[in-house]
Amino acid sequence: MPLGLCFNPATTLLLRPITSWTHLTSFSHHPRSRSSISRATTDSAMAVSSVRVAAAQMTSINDLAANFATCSRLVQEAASAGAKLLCFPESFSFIGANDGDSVKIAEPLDGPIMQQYQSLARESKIWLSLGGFQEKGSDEAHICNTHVVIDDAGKIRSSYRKIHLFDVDVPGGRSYKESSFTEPGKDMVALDSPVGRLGLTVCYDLRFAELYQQLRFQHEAQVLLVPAAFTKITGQAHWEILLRARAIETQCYVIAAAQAGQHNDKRESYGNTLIIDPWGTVVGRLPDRVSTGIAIADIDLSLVDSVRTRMPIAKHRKPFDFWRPASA
Ligand SMILES: O=C(O)CNC(=O)[C@H](CS)NC(=O)CCC(=O)C(=O)O
Repeated sequence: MPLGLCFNPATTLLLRPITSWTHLTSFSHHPRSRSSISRATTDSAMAVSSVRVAAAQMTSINDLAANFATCSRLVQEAASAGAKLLCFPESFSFIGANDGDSVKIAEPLDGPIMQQYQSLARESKIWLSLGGFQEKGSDEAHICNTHVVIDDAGKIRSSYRKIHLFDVDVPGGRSYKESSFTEPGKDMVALDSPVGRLGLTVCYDLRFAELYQQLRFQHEAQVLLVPAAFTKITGQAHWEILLRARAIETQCYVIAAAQAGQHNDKRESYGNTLIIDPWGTVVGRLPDRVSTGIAIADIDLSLVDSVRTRMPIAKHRKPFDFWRPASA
């Protein structure tokens, strides 16, 4: 059977009454249509071995308490929908209105802000991916842009510091110089979770395919997380294409939670939170006009296995030392 036929998810859109702007998009795979695919699980042959995940879209502002209230509402929604992991966008807890605001509110990972989110995870018994937390840096003038993963008991399992910093003059838009207040990380991070082996990244990292290659081929990631606050202009041009490319070329699920809408007079984010399967199919989405909500999808790791078995790029790829440099 051609691969494409196996991966048409059924889609339903549910509107939830919890807030007027909360959309919940739910996609599920039909086990019937994949009957020819073997499963690398201990489940019985007929069981569906999928795990539900959620990705949040929100419009964070310069108010820690307001953003926390939004996050806790979304955690409850995701938990009642049966999600085992909820992914938040970059800068979920705070987006400043002025330069320097992020540095002022920055805290260490064992500070009170992160403890609040740990309590949320524990109370709702759900794993949280908190991309883009303003972690206090090594001096008073800098933060680290840190992606933290908390388990369902409220324990911090891993943290990844954004490696690629957004120092960019956006064509037709603003100039950004993230490195003026942020220290770059150097360490790649992957960890096991109930939804598979996660590879952690943040926002602008998305443009550097080699990081994702390493996460898949060296660190064995199955699910790549890309919390983001993409600009409206660059998001329209590049966001979905880059995300689907990362999913296809790594044969991983990609979960990309996005900031959306107007944060203050200077700043607007693109939105379009996406969950993408390892064949590159979009299985969860929140359109950019949705200010606050969650997208839901069921992750099926046997799909990761079957895509990789049928198209064995891990075997076919040539390590860099295979190549001879071009002669002049
Ligand atoms: O500063 C904060 O509050 C949070 N950090 C961000 O919003 C970061 C750095 S300014 N934004 C990006 O990386 C956008 C990338 C992007 O838009 C692209 O690659 O096109």
